[in-house]
Amino acid sequence: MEELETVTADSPRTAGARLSFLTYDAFPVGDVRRPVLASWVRSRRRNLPADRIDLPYVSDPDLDQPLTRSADPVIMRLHEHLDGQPISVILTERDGLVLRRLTADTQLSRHLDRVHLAPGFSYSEQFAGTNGIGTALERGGPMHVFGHEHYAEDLEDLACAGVPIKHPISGKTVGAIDLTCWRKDAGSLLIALAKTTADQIRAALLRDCSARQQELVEEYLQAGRRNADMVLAFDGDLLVMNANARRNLDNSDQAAILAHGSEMLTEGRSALAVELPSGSRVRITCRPVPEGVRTNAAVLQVSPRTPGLGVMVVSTNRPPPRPELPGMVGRSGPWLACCRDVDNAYRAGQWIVLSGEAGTGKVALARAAHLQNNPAGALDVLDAAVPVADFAADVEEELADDSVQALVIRHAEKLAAAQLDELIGALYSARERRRSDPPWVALTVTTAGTTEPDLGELLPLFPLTVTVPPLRHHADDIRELVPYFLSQLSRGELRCSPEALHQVLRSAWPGNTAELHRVLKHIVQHRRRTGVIVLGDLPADLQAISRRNLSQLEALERDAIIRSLLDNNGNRREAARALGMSRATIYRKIHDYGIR
Ligand SMILES: Nc1ncnc2c1ncn2[C@@H]1O[C@H](COP(=O)(O)OP(=O)(O)OP(=O)(O)O)[C@@H](O)[C@H]1O
Repeated sequence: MEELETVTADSPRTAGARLSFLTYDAFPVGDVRRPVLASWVRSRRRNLPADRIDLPYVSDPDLDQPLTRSADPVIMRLHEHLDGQPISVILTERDGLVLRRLTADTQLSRHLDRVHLAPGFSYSEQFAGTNGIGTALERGGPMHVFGHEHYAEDLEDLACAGVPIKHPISGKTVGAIDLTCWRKDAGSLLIALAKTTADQIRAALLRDCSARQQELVEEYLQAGRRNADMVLAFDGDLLVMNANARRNLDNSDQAAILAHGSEMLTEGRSALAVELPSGSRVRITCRPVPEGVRTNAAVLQVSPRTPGLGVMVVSTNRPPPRPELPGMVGRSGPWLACCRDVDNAYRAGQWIVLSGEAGTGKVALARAAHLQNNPAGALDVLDAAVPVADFAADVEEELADDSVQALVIRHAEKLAAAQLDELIGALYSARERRRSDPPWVALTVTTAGTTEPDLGELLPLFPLTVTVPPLRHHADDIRELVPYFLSQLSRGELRCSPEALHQVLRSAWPGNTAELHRVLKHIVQHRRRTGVIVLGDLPADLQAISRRNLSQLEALERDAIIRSLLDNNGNRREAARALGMSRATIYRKIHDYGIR
């Protein structure tokens, strides 16, 4: 972890290393801390300017939300205790958008205004480059960035210590706390203070959340007692439903009802008649909890409107859905099986290989299993695709840190044979040394088509390989992923029309969940921020896919084409030749099957 790094933060050599890095000159890797270097690489890949700061701005950040309600008293108290010292206390959303800034010192305050470290601006790493807020959020753990470690020159007089705030129940990151001061005044206590503040905000969130959820459950129980309807209660983290609802609503009907419920909350509607995906017609009444304030919690009562139907869908006694891993959306069989395997491996302390096509969620799964089982422990991710001087040494260093409880080695397929040998040595010695408190290690391997990389001697250390299914093999989960991503990207102000969703479901998504996320992000950024996504909002190639449903044989053929394209680096001519198809046929099928 960064606190134990052998390289000192912003040592005199850092400025030289930064300059060499920006001018593509060589410099001793030891002159800059590893997480900072990794962040510089990411900032450069994003083509960020290093000589100035250029950030997006929203004029009315949402200040009436659970995070601010719980965090405000904590940061106010800290601000008072700081008693006029030149330290700024900053609260951001999970995407780095600054919500609050408390600064007693006028000079520091003016400087922060100049570099736009102020409410409404986003200090996400993707816009601001390496900095305490964005880089902590990007890494999912505490991070201090001092002076010349910042990517943008404008920030070199500052020191910031950022800590992501994880929701105490869902484990999801809901924001970040950051302490910023002049570089010359900074010390190691800054990060310690930021961590304590994040802990206090977490505790406040838990208190507020328990009180709110208790009220929600009481309202739900009362509604259930009053009548025999189907009753559901939900907020951002909790979903409960009575036996009647569980028996009669299948997964897609439940998802549709929840989507309508959220919309009714946003629009302030109390009743709605709708047709569900199963074809049943129902009336939904929505009661916000607590009433009269902006809330994301409600109790829904659902009564059937289909004539003659006492209940809507007759279903067998299905087992209740298994608990999901935190933040992992999807309830289809292949996806849940995969979540279960990773979770079981984590519990058993078994090191695993997560293998699958790009963007299927391998790292996300490892993170979720860690969060589920060891939310307080640190997890780090080392990416073998990012060039470093000595990857095995980085792994060894990471595992030498007893606070690292889990390590994900991403893109293991990128390691050359010699690097693999060194990595094996590093892993064996870490396992030996930390016998009493062994860390959990997961390797992710991004496969292209049918080609599995040869991990050779590594495999004895990783007895279990879990294959993460491509999105097209659990396409049903798209129904949940789309609203989930949209709520993250548009703060719940945008939803997808049934026609557009149908078309999204029909695409083959060769870039998997990551691609789905990218496409939705593009729509949110470029087209609409509120309202409903209609067919015309989708990228042209998505709109062009034929709208009929595929037979099983066609689905198999689509899969074979995708695998062949992946095996042949996207070369259509080679892919067609491998499949014994003419080029004209493969072109037509790529278009028909929505392979992009
Ligand atoms: N079931 C899911 N629920 C929510 N988010 C998901 C899910 N699956 C994937 N994601 C999201 O999709 C994106 C891609 O996931 P991730 O980076 O874990 O993929 P990966 O398989 O490790 O990718 P690569 O092979 O390129 O390294 C992430 O933003 C992740 O959070």
